[in-house]
Amino acid sequence: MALYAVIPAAGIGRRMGGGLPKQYLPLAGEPLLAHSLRALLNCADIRRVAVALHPEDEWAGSLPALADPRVLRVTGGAERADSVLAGLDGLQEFAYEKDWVLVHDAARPCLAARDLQALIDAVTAVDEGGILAQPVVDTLKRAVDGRQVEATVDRHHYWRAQTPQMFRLGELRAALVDALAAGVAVTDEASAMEWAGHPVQLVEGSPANLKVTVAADLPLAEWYLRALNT
Ligand SMILES: Nc1ccn([C@@H]2O[C@H](COP(=O)(O)OP(=O)(O)OP(=O)(O)O)[C@@H](O)[C@H]2O)c(=O)n1
Ligand SMILES: C[C@](O)(CO)[C@H](O)COP(=O)(O)O
Repeated sequence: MALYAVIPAAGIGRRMGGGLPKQYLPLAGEPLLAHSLRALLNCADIRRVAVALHPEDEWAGSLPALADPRVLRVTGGAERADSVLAGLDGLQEFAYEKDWVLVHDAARPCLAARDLQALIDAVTAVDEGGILAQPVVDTLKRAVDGRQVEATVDRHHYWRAQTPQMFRLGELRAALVDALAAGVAVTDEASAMEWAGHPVQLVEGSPANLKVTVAADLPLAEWYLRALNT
């Protein structure tokens, strides 16, 4: 089984604030991206990892993990989906359309090897793409105006998508291109694949695999990282 990976790491971290893009913020002694990248490079099944960097990124040179021979640097785009597409385009020099590719956010540094393997095993066992996700455990409210509850929805039908998200490379690229051209809001790879009519498996992941988005996420991510590495 040929497996490749893409790490979208070209964001600017608006919601985090501060001058340094969040993928380079220190976490347990290393930049956040180093942890996310290492989680993939530690998986021997992954042949190459395309890392999509901001065109004005000035920090990649100081990240030893990016010097790994399996890492391919590409220039990311305006939106996350554009950066993922840039990664897929970069991999086309090495991979075939039928090969598997998984996409993992640089902003998710606490990916456990067992969760990554669980996704790979679930997808390859039935030849159907899938994503790591967490069932919603809080009561869910819908609010159109962001002020007053409009309704309570049944949380048993809702999951919070994580990454990695794993699909056949050619099918994912086509779905992303077509969904973006149709003006679909593509916030993860699965949304494009669903729109294109492909089944998407849910593989239960861990709460530790959080997306570092705002400053309050950093100490929690650091705690999870230390727990992961003990
Ligand atoms: N044009 C973009 C936007 C985001 N990302 C990446 O997609 C992942 C998830 O996106 P998010 O958490 O939204 O990161 P940012 O876009 O940096 O955050 P913000 O929306 O707060 O600016 C991150 O690893 C980010 O670097 C990317 O590669 N290219
Ligand atoms: C891909 C993702 O992490 C799945 O939950 C999420 O959609 C990324 O959203 P963002 O707004 O680009 O951080």
